[in-house]
Amino acid sequence: MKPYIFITRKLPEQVVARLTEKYEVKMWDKEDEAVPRDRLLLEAKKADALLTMLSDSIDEELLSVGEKLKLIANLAVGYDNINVKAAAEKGILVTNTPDVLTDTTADLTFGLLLATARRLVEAAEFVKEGKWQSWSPLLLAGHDVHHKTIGVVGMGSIGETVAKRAKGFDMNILYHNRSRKPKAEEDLGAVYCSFEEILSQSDFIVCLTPLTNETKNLFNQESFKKMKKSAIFINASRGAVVNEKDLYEALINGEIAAVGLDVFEKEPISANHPLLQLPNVVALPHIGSASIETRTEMMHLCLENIDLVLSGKKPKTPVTH
Ligand SMILES: NC(=O)C1=CN([C@@H]2O[C@H](COP(=O)(O)OP(=O)(O)OC[C@H]3O[C@@H](n4cnc5c(N)ncnc54)[C@H](OP(=O)(O)O)[C@@H]3O)[C@@H](O)[C@H]2O)C=CC1
Ligand SMILES: O=CC(=O)O
Repeated sequence: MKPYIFITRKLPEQVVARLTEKYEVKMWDKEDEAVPRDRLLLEAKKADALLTMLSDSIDEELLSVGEKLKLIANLAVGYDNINVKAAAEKGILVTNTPDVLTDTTADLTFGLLLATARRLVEAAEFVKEGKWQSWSPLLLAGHDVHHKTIGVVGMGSIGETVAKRAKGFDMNILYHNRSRKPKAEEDLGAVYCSFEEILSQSDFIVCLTPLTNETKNLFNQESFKKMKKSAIFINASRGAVVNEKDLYEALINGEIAAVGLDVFEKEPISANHPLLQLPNVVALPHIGSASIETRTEMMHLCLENIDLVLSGKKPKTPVTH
Protein backbone atom coordinates (compact mmCIF):
# COMPACT_ATOMS: atom_id res chain seq x y z
CA MET A 1 0.00 0.00 0.00
CA LYS A 2 1.28 3.45 -0.92
CA PRO A 3 1.90 5.93 1.95
CA TYR A 4 -0.94 8.43 2.25
CA ILE A 5 -0.50 12.22 2.08
CA PHE A 6 -3.33 14.62 2.84
CA ILE A 7 -3.07 18.26 1.71
CA THR A 8 -5.37 20.60 3.64
CA ARG A 9 -6.08 23.00 0.76
CA LYS A 10 -6.50 22.67 -2.99
CA LEU A 11 -3.10 23.16 -4.64
CA PRO A 12 -2.41 23.16 -8.40
CA GLU A 13 -2.64 19.58 -9.75
CA GLN A 14 0.59 20.00 -11.76
CA VAL A 15 2.55 20.82 -8.59
CA VAL A 16 1.21 17.83 -6.69
CA ALA A 17 1.62 15.48 -9.70
CA ARG A 18 5.28 14.83 -8.88
CA LEU A 19 4.25 12.71 -5.88
CA THR A 20 1.22 10.85 -7.16
CA GLU A 21 3.09 7.86 -8.61
CA LYS A 22 4.83 7.04 -5.38
CA TYR A 23 2.13 8.11 -2.91
CA GLU A 24 -1.60 8.20 -2.50
CA VAL A 25 -2.33 11.94 -2.40
CA LYS A 26 -5.61 13.59 -1.51
CA MET A 27 -6.40 17.28 -1.20
CA TRP A 28 -9.19 19.23 0.43
CA ASP A 29 -11.05 20.39 -2.66
CA LYS A 30 -11.43 24.09 -1.82
CA GLU A 31 -8.86 26.75 -2.53
CA ASP A 32 -10.24 29.52 -0.33
CA GLU A 33 -11.88 27.66 2.51
CA ALA A 34 -10.13 25.76 5.29
CA VAL A 35 -10.77 22.06 5.70
CA PRO A 36 -13.35 21.51 8.48
CA ARG A 37 -11.88 20.30 11.75
CA ASP A 38 -13.73 16.95 11.80
CA ARG A 39 -12.48 16.10 8.30
CA LEU A 40 -8.94 17.11 9.26
CA LEU A 41 -9.08 14.82 12.30
CA LEU A 42 -10.28 11.92 10.11
CA GLU A 43 -7.49 12.53 7.59
CA ALA A 44 -4.84 12.90 10.31
CA LYS A 45 -5.84 9.46 11.62
CA LYS A 46 -5.08 7.86 8.22
CA ALA A 47 -2.20 9.99 6.92
CA ASP A 48 1.53 9.34 6.86
CA ALA A 49 2.09 13.04 6.19
CA LEU A 50 -0.01 16.19 6.26
CA LEU A 51 0.73 19.28 4.17
CA THR A 52 -0.85 22.02 6.28
CA MET A 53 -1.66 25.73 6.03
CA LEU A 54 -0.99 28.37 8.69
CA SER A 55 -4.75 28.52 9.22
CA ASP A 56 -4.90 24.87 10.40
CA SER A 57 -4.55 24.30 14.12
CA ILE A 58 -2.21 21.35 14.58
CA ASP A 59 -2.71 20.84 18.28
CA GLU A 60 -2.27 17.99 20.73
CA GLU A 61 -5.66 16.48 19.91
CA LEU A 62 -4.88 16.29 16.21
CA LEU A 63 -1.37 14.94 16.78
CA SER A 64 -2.75 12.24 19.09
CA VAL A 65 -5.09 10.78 16.48
CA GLY A 66 -2.27 10.48 13.92
CA GLU A 67 -1.53 6.79 14.32
CA LYS A 68 0.85 6.65 11.32
CA LEU A 69 1.68 10.34 11.11
CA LYS A 70 5.37 11.01 10.49
CA LEU A 71 5.40 14.59 9.25
CA ILE A 72 3.57 17.90 9.31
CA ALA A 73 4.84 20.02 6.39
CA ASN A 74 3.60 23.55 6.98
CA LEU A 75 3.23 25.83 3.95
CA ALA A 76 4.68 28.82 5.84
CA VAL A 77 7.85 29.83 7.62
CA GLY A 78 5.86 30.62 10.79
CA TYR A 79 4.71 27.56 12.71
CA ASP A 80 2.81 29.06 15.64
CA ASN A 81 -0.22 27.07 14.44
CA ILE A 82 1.56 23.83 15.36
CA ASN A 83 2.27 22.41 18.80
CA VAL A 84 5.87 21.57 17.94
CA LYS A 85 6.64 20.24 21.42
CA ALA A 86 3.74 17.79 21.34
CA ALA A 87 4.76 16.70 17.83
CA ALA A 88 8.34 16.05 18.97
CA GLU A 89 7.09 14.02 21.95
CA LYS A 90 5.12 11.85 19.54
CA GLY A 91 8.06 11.52 17.14
CA ILE A 92 6.27 13.52 14.44
CA LEU A 93 8.55 15.79 12.42
CA VAL A 94 7.56 19.36 11.52
CA THR A 95 8.92 21.31 8.55
CA ASN A 96 8.40 24.90 7.39
CA THR A 97 9.38 26.99 4.36
CA PRO A 98 12.17 29.39 5.38
CA ASP A 99 14.32 31.43 2.97
CA VAL A 100 12.33 30.77 -0.23
CA LEU A 101 9.84 33.48 0.81
CA THR A 102 12.26 35.97 2.35
CA ASP A 103 12.65 38.45 -0.53
CA THR A 104 8.98 38.29 -1.51
CA THR A 105 7.81 38.97 2.05
CA ALA A 106 10.35 41.76 2.47
CA ASP A 107 9.09 43.36 -0.77
CA LEU A 108 5.50 43.26 0.51
CA THR A 109 6.50 44.59 3.93
CA PHE A 110 8.40 47.52 2.45
CA GLY A 111 5.58 48.09 -0.03
CA LEU A 112 3.12 48.22 2.87
CA LEU A 113 5.38 50.72 4.61
CA LEU A 114 5.45 52.93 1.50
CA ALA A 115 1.70 52.58 0.95
CA THR A 116 0.97 53.54 4.56
CA ALA A 117 3.38 56.48 4.66
CA ARG A 118 2.35 57.93 1.30
CA ARG A 119 -1.37 57.06 1.65
CA LEU A 120 -1.39 55.11 -1.62
CA VAL A 121 -4.57 53.12 -0.95
CA GLU A 122 -6.53 56.20 0.10
CA ALA A 123 -5.22 58.12 -2.91
CA ALA A 124 -6.08 55.38 -5.43
CA GLU A 125 -9.62 55.11 -4.01
CA PHE A 126 -9.94 58.92 -4.13
CA VAL A 127 -9.30 58.91 -7.88
CA LYS A 128 -11.56 55.91 -8.61
CA GLU A 129 -14.40 57.42 -6.57
CA GLY A 130 -14.30 60.59 -8.70
CA LYS A 131 -13.33 62.81 -5.75
CA TRP A 132 -10.37 64.46 -7.48
CA GLN A 133 -11.41 68.06 -8.24
CA SER A 134 -8.05 69.78 -8.69
CA TRP A 135 -4.38 69.55 -7.84
CA SER A 136 -3.86 71.16 -4.46
CA PRO A 137 -0.74 71.77 -2.36
CA LEU A 138 -1.52 69.38 0.48
CA LEU A 139 -3.87 66.96 -1.27
CA LEU A 140 -3.34 63.52 0.33
CA ALA A 141 0.05 64.59 1.62
CA GLY A 142 1.71 61.78 3.54
CA HIS A 143 5.04 61.27 5.27
CA ASP A 144 8.48 60.92 3.71
CA VAL A 145 10.22 57.57 3.95
CA HIS A 146 13.70 58.45 2.66
CA HIS A 147 16.26 59.56 5.27
CA LYS A 148 13.93 58.59 8.13
CA THR A 149 14.64 56.08 10.90
CA ILE A 150 13.32 52.54 10.61
CA GLY A 151 13.30 50.25 13.64
CA VAL A 152 13.04 46.55 12.82
CA VAL A 153 11.84 44.36 15.67
CA GLY A 154 12.72 40.79 14.68
CA MET A 155 15.80 41.26 12.50
CA GLY A 156 15.83 37.72 11.12
CA SER A 157 15.88 36.66 7.49
CA ILE A 158 12.94 38.86 6.47
CA GLY A 159 13.72 41.70 8.87
CA GLU A 160 17.25 42.00 7.53
CA THR A 161 15.99 41.92 3.94
CA VAL A 162 13.56 44.74 4.75
CA ALA A 163 16.51 46.64 6.24
CA LYS A 164 18.37 46.17 2.93
CA ARG A 165 15.47 47.80 1.11
CA ALA A 166 15.50 50.60 3.71
CA LYS A 167 19.19 51.22 3.04
CA GLY A 168 18.29 51.89 -0.60
CA PHE A 169 15.99 54.64 0.69
CA ASP A 170 18.86 56.16 2.70
CA MET A 171 17.12 55.29 5.94
CA ASN A 172 18.81 55.13 9.31
CA ILE A 173 18.41 51.51 10.47
CA LEU A 174 17.82 50.42 14.08
CA TYR A 175 17.01 46.86 15.07
CA HIS A 176 16.05 44.77 18.05
CA ASN A 177 16.40 41.01 18.53
CA ARG A 178 17.26 38.97 21.59
CA SER A 179 20.73 38.54 20.06
CA ARG A 180 22.91 40.93 18.05
CA LYS A 181 23.64 40.47 14.34
CA PRO A 182 27.18 41.78 13.75
CA LYS A 183 26.99 41.05 10.00
CA ALA A 184 23.88 43.23 9.56
CA GLU A 185 25.59 45.95 11.60
CA GLU A 186 28.63 45.79 9.32
CA ASP A 187 26.79 45.40 5.99
CA LEU A 188 23.89 47.77 6.55
CA GLY A 189 25.12 50.05 9.30
CA ALA A 190 22.23 48.77 11.42
CA VAL A 191 22.37 49.80 15.07
CA TYR A 192 21.34 47.38 17.81
CA CYS A 193 18.87 48.92 20.28
CA SER A 194 16.71 47.93 23.21
CA PHE A 195 13.01 47.50 22.45
CA GLU A 196 12.32 50.80 24.27
CA GLU A 197 14.92 52.66 22.17
CA ILE A 198 13.33 51.32 18.99
CA LEU A 199 9.92 52.56 20.14
CA SER A 200 11.04 56.05 21.08
CA GLN A 201 13.52 56.71 18.24
CA SER A 202 11.94 55.20 15.12
CA ASP A 203 9.78 56.93 12.53
CA PHE A 204 8.79 53.50 11.18
CA ILE A 205 8.53 50.47 13.45
CA VAL A 206 8.37 47.18 11.58
CA CYS A 207 7.50 43.97 13.39
CA LEU A 208 8.89 40.73 11.95
CA THR A 209 9.27 38.44 14.95
CA PRO A 210 7.71 34.99 15.10
CA LEU A 211 4.66 34.64 17.36
CA THR A 212 5.85 33.09 20.63
CA ASN A 213 4.89 33.34 24.29
CA GLU A 214 7.46 36.15 24.53
CA THR A 215 6.19 38.18 21.57
CA LYS A 216 2.45 37.74 22.12
CA ASN A 217 0.93 41.16 22.90
CA LEU A 218 4.39 42.80 22.58
CA PHE A 219 2.84 45.86 20.96
CA ASN A 220 0.33 47.10 23.51
CA GLN A 221 -0.86 50.32 25.12
CA GLU A 222 2.47 50.80 26.87
CA SER A 223 4.48 50.31 23.65
CA PHE A 224 2.29 52.63 21.57
CA LYS A 225 2.60 55.36 24.22
CA LYS A 226 6.39 55.22 23.90
CA MET A 227 6.31 55.75 20.12
CA LYS A 228 6.58 59.18 18.45
CA LYS A 229 3.21 60.75 17.63
CA SER A 230 4.35 60.76 14.00
CA ALA A 231 5.36 57.06 14.10
CA ILE A 232 4.07 54.59 11.54
CA PHE A 233 3.74 50.99 12.70
CA ILE A 234 3.92 48.05 10.28
CA ASN A 235 3.09 44.48 11.27
CA ALA A 236 3.86 41.65 8.85
CA SER A 237 4.57 38.95 11.44
CA ARG A 238 1.50 37.59 13.23
CA GLY A 239 -1.60 39.44 14.45
CA ALA A 240 -1.35 38.29 18.05
CA VAL A 241 1.95 40.15 18.48
CA VAL A 242 -0.25 43.25 18.64
CA ASN A 243 -3.06 44.13 21.01
CA GLU A 244 -5.55 45.41 18.42
CA LYS A 245 -7.75 47.15 20.96
CA ASP A 246 -4.74 49.12 22.24
CA LEU A 247 -3.67 49.83 18.66
CA TYR A 248 -7.11 51.24 17.85
CA GLU A 249 -6.99 53.49 20.96
CA ALA A 250 -3.48 54.69 20.03
CA LEU A 251 -4.70 55.63 16.54
CA ILE A 252 -7.84 57.46 17.59
CA ASN A 253 -6.00 59.27 20.39
CA GLY A 254 -3.30 60.42 17.96
CA GLU A 255 -0.55 58.58 19.84
CA ILE A 256 0.79 57.24 16.51
CA ALA A 257 0.19 58.45 12.97
CA ALA A 258 -0.75 55.38 10.94
CA VAL A 259 -0.49 51.64 10.68
CA GLY A 260 0.02 49.03 7.96
CA LEU A 261 -1.13 45.51 8.79
CA ASP A 262 -0.79 42.30 6.79
CA VAL A 263 -1.80 40.08 9.72
CA PHE A 264 -4.54 40.13 12.35
CA GLU A 265 -5.49 38.55 15.67
CA LYS A 266 -8.39 36.83 13.95
CA GLU A 267 -8.04 36.05 10.25
CA PRO A 268 -9.96 36.89 8.18
CA ILE A 269 -10.65 40.15 10.03
CA SER A 270 -14.29 41.24 9.82
CA ALA A 271 -14.98 44.21 7.54
CA ASN A 272 -16.81 45.78 10.52
CA HIS A 273 -13.73 45.70 12.74
CA PRO A 274 -13.13 49.19 14.23
CA LEU A 275 -9.57 49.31 12.87
CA LEU A 276 -10.83 49.00 9.30
CA GLN A 277 -13.02 52.09 9.71
CA LEU A 278 -9.97 54.36 10.14
CA PRO A 279 -8.44 56.13 7.12
CA ASN A 280 -4.91 55.80 8.49
CA VAL A 281 -5.03 51.99 8.56
CA VAL A 282 -3.80 50.06 5.52
CA ALA A 283 -4.95 46.46 5.80
CA LEU A 284 -3.92 43.52 3.62
CA PRO A 285 -5.18 39.91 3.72
CA HIS A 286 -1.97 38.16 4.90
CA ILE A 287 -0.24 38.19 1.50
CA GLY A 288 3.39 38.61 2.58
CA SER A 289 4.73 35.70 0.52
CA ALA A 290 1.96 35.71 -2.06
CA SER A 291 3.72 35.88 -5.41
CA ILE A 292 3.02 33.03 -7.81
CA GLU A 293 6.73 32.18 -8.01
CA THR A 294 7.26 32.08 -4.26
CA ARG A 295 4.07 30.25 -3.36
CA THR A 296 4.94 27.63 -6.00
CA GLU A 297 8.42 27.27 -4.55
CA MET A 298 6.94 26.91 -1.05
CA MET A 299 4.67 24.11 -2.27
CA HIS A 300 7.58 22.31 -3.92
CA LEU A 301 9.62 22.60 -0.73
CA CYS A 302 6.78 21.06 1.32
CA LEU A 303 6.47 18.19 -1.17
CA GLU A 304 10.22 17.66 -1.18
CA ASN A 305 10.25 17.46 2.62
CA ILE A 306 7.39 14.96 2.54
CA ASP A 307 9.14 12.79 -0.04
CA LEU A 308 12.39 12.86 1.93
CA VAL A 309 10.76 11.91 5.23
CA LEU A 310 8.54 9.20 3.75
CA SER A 311 11.65 7.77 2.04
CA GLY A 312 13.36 7.52 5.43
CA LYS A 313 15.62 10.55 4.87
CA LYS A 314 16.10 13.81 6.76
CA PRO A 315 13.86 16.73 5.72
CA LYS A 316 15.45 19.80 4.15
CA THR A 317 13.92 22.39 6.48
CA PRO A 318 13.03 20.85 9.84
CA VAL A 319 11.60 22.94 12.66
CA THR A 320 13.25 22.38 16.02
CA HIS A 321 11.78 23.62 19.25
N1 LIG B 1 2.97 38.33 6.50
C1 LIG B 1 3.35 37.20 5.94
O1 LIG B 1 2.77 36.72 4.97
C2 LIG B 1 4.55 36.50 6.48
C3 LIG B 1 4.83 36.55 7.82
N2 LIG B 1 5.94 35.91 8.30
C4 LIG B 1 6.24 36.03 9.74
O2 LIG B 1 7.55 36.54 9.88
C5 LIG B 1 8.24 35.83 10.89
C6 LIG B 1 9.73 35.94 10.69
O3 LIG B 1 10.16 35.17 9.60
P1 LIG B 1 11.74 34.99 9.30
O4 LIG B 1 12.39 36.31 9.19
O5 LIG B 1 11.88 34.05 8.18
O6 LIG B 1 12.20 34.29 10.64
P2 LIG B 1 13.61 34.33 11.37
O7 LIG B 1 13.61 33.21 12.34
O8 LIG B 1 14.70 34.39 10.36
O9 LIG B 1 13.60 35.72 12.15
C7 LIG B 1 12.91 35.97 13.31
C8 LIG B 1 13.68 37.00 14.10
O10 LIG B 1 12.89 37.36 15.24
C9 LIG B 1 13.77 37.51 16.34
N3 LIG B 1 13.04 37.27 17.59
C10 LIG B 1 12.53 36.10 18.05
N4 LIG B 1 11.97 36.28 19.25
C11 LIG B 1 12.15 37.58 19.57
C12 LIG B 1 11.80 38.38 20.69
N5 LIG B 1 11.20 37.85 21.74
N6 LIG B 1 12.11 39.68 20.67
C13 LIG B 1 12.77 40.22 19.61
N7 LIG B 1 13.14 39.52 18.52
C14 LIG B 1 12.82 38.22 18.50
C15 LIG B 1 14.88 36.48 16.11
O11 LIG B 1 16.11 36.87 16.71
P3 LIG B 1 16.54 36.38 18.17
O12 LIG B 1 16.34 34.89 18.20
O13 LIG B 1 17.96 36.81 18.30
O14 LIG B 1 15.67 37.09 19.12
C16 LIG B 1 15.02 36.51 14.61
O15 LIG B 1 16.01 37.41 14.22
C17 LIG B 1 7.64 34.42 10.79
O16 LIG B 1 7.79 33.70 11.99
C18 LIG B 1 6.20 34.68 10.45
O17 LIG B 1 5.45 34.80 11.63
C19 LIG B 1 6.76 35.21 7.48
C20 LIG B 1 6.50 35.11 6.15
C21 LIG B 1 5.37 35.72 5.53
O1 LIG C 1 2.80 34.09 7.22
C1 LIG C 1 3.38 33.39 6.46
C2 LIG C 1 4.48 32.56 6.82
O2 LIG C 1 5.10 31.99 5.91
O3 LIG C 1 4.75 32.43 8.01
